[in-house]
Amino acid sequence: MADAKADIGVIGMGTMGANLALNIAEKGFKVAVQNRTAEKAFAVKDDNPELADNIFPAESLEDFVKSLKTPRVAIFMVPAGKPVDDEMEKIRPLLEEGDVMVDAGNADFNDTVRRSQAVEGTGLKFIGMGVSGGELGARHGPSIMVGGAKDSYPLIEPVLTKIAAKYKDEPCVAWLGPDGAGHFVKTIHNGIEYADMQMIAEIYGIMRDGLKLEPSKMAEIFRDWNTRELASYLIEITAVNLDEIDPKTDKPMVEVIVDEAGQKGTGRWAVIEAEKLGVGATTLEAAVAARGLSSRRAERADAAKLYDKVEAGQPQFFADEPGLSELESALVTAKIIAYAQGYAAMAAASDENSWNLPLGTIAEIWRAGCIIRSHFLDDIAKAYDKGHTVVNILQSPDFVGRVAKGQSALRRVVAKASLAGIPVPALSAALAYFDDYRRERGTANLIQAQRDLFGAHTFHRFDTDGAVHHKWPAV
Ligand SMILES: NC(=O)C1=CN([C@@H]2O[C@H](COP(=O)(O)OP(=O)(O)OC[C@H]3O[C@@H](n4cnc5c(N)ncnc54)[C@H](OP(=O)(O)O)[C@@H]3O)[C@@H](O)[C@H]2O)C=CC1
Ligand SMILES: O=C(CO)[C@H](O)[C@H](O)COP(=O)(O)O
Repeated sequence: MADAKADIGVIGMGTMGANLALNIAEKGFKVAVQNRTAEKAFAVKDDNPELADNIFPAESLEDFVKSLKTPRVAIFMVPAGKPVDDEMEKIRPLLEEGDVMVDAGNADFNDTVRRSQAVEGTGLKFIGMGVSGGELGARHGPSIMVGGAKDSYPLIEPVLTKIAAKYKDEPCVAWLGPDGAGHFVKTIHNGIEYADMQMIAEIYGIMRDGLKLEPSKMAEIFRDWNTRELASYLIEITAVNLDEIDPKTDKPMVEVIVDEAGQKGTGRWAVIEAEKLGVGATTLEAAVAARGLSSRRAERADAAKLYDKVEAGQPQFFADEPGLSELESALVTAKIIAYAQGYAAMAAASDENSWNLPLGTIAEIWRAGCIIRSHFLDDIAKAYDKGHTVVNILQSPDFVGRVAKGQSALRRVVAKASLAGIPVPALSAALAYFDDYRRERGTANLIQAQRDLFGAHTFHRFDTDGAVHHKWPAV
């Protein structure tokens, strides 16, 4: 059918774009595909003959636009930043009133706000949409967080509903708010993903350096944990990672992998935005910082030599007790605290930007498809579903009991790891946040006194209204 038109188009045939296009084609939609290196677009069709009738590769952007039904929907799946601006710039003159540009890559939500504003009044529409689930998610069902032009959402909703992951038949996709709302939520998703991964890595560190367990034994433990409260994709893949044997050396794969974590920016964006909003997402921050420090491997090796005589305590501290259920309980508790921080950042951003983010719906669409998918997210969804305002997950009746019960395990694990010199930055950040959050009388009174002494910044008294300045002794 030479003159059939595509229902939707995808630009960028990398890992995510190609798989998203195949997912769309498989669900019965006709999809136009285009790529900077044009052969890749044609390869997507050639390599998937069973879906070839639904895939329309284009040599150029002009051909791509011509092959789309009107109003046209063009999805960008290219790296964040300049590539998105460049692609938008190139396609804009080819589009007409009512056509929609969709950035489905990861994006700094400030860029998404700017791009939304740039199309205002032009007749074109812009949607910023976070897609999570990696390669397999894109191919078989991702979680999709949509933001931007609400009036254009109905144009893509039928496709998104079909291609999204399903949680008990419910599609994991929703329009979450205007302009940058979708990309902000995806950014916080990734920040939580960083914290989740860091905490799992810290528990792995305790198992490896404290309990001296073999990776295959650790895999067994993670598989067991995956049957209870911690059941999640990240715990599941951790067991797979730990069980894998390197064909070249016959050693466990994790032992031949260099201990330097990569990062593409989304975790850092989450932390920056949380700080801007005055919401300390300390577990996310610890995770980003730990990735940064991991990449300074030579410097760490030098420091290890400098401090090799330092008494770090007794690693066997862990060895004389199984402690596994304590580790499990500590991880569950820290995880709840990390999610509470991510949710607090979303709540603050929602107020700040008047987005009215549906926090319960966000938990619902994270239950399947995305990297942080877990049963636990269903608990969060239920906490929001009860109609009452959730000030903070740590104050939700559904979680208070769990945190109160698990905090002593977290406390003991952090204390033991610290005494043994095993770093647990995210777990200890979770514990410190919890202790600070639940303390009625804090210590900021002293900070206020210091600020007033050196800068006449004023402070509030319990017994007087309004800000006052005290005449401190001269120092
Ligand atoms: N990989 C993942 O697990 C996930 C990635 N994402 C996000 O999806 C987006 C795409 O990621 P991914 O598919 O992994 O990336 P890839 O590196 O696999 O693919 C990138 C694609 O973008 C194209 N591209 C790169 N630079 C430019 C440019 N300057 N102008 C036009 N096209 C360009 C490439 O074309 P060419 O073939 O010519 O090089 C390629 O098709 C990113 O925003 C990423 O953060 C989101 C969720 C998960
Ligand atoms: O968005 C994702 C998952 O949700 C991508 O896989 C992203 O690349 C992960 O971040 P990083 O590369 O920084 O670990």
